[in-house]
Amino acid sequence: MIKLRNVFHSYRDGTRMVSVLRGVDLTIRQGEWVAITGANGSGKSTLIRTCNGLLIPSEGTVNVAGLDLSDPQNREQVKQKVQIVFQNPDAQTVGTTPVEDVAFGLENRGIHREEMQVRIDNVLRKVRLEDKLFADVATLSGGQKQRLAIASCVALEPDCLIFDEATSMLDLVGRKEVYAIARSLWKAGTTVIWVTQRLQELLDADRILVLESGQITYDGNARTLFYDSDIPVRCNWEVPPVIKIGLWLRRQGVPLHTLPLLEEEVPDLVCKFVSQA
Ligand SMILES: Nc1ncnc2c1ncn2[C@@H]1O[C@H](COP(=O)(O)OP(=O)(O)OP(=O)(O)O)[C@@H](O)[C@H]1O
Repeated sequence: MIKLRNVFHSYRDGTRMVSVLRGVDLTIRQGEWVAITGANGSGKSTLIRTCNGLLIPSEGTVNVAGLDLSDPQNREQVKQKVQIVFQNPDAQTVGTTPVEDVAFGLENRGIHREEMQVRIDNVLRKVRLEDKLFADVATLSGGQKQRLAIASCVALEPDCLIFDEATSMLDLVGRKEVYAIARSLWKAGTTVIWVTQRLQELLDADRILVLESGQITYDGNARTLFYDSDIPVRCNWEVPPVIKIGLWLRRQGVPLHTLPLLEEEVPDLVCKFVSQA
């Protein structure tokens, strides 16, 4: 549903241009869960902003659901189809109550009053804010505000939701809640692009992109990334504990395709290994 071809982008810094995206080719299919990671400044936010027309790249083409973003007439439609949940929940709320906040985007798109009411009820229930419908937004926790930001995006019924380090300002509980909501939206059919610097959040992604200095240097699954590529060492990653256990198991001869990615896989594997030793 999203196609980038030979995308370059540079920002002006005083008198010089700084090259941030350098020849990105990328296709994201409808229904995929794609995780994007990379160091600070590697170009993650710039890349995802090109995916919904918030930013038009200096060079190359971006096409979303058949709509070419170089045509200004397509941009509004694409912004509805591809919604972004940003890092800072405070910067995304516009209403004084959750109901008002969700209604804002719907009103802007001319949704009828009855339909609006149905969508508001549905999305606020989905993110478990049904008991905060008319609460003052300023009194919501960071996690609740981020869930509200998701609700406001989801109400617009996008085909694709992009989470741009959307859990980075939340505590562990808030992170888990937002992640769980994103997973359930994905399971219900929404394409999800999950941008993160938390390696733990890459482990159950079928597809991971690694961005280094504006180029995609890895596009594949978690097992190959962590166990069979030079990226973790080259990028100086502190890999999650489950990967450290897996790396130890591999040194003991356990084959690649059985190495663990999720913590719940570890006990069985270790038992099997110990019984064979
Ligand atoms: N509007 C802008 N004007 C000038 N330079 C910018 C602008 N936005 C981003 N940059 C620069 O572009 C580079 C890439 O920024 P970007 O935010 O895309 O990276 P990122 O990987 O998302 O970083 P982070 O993980 O820190 O959010 C950085 O060096 C940044 O300073």
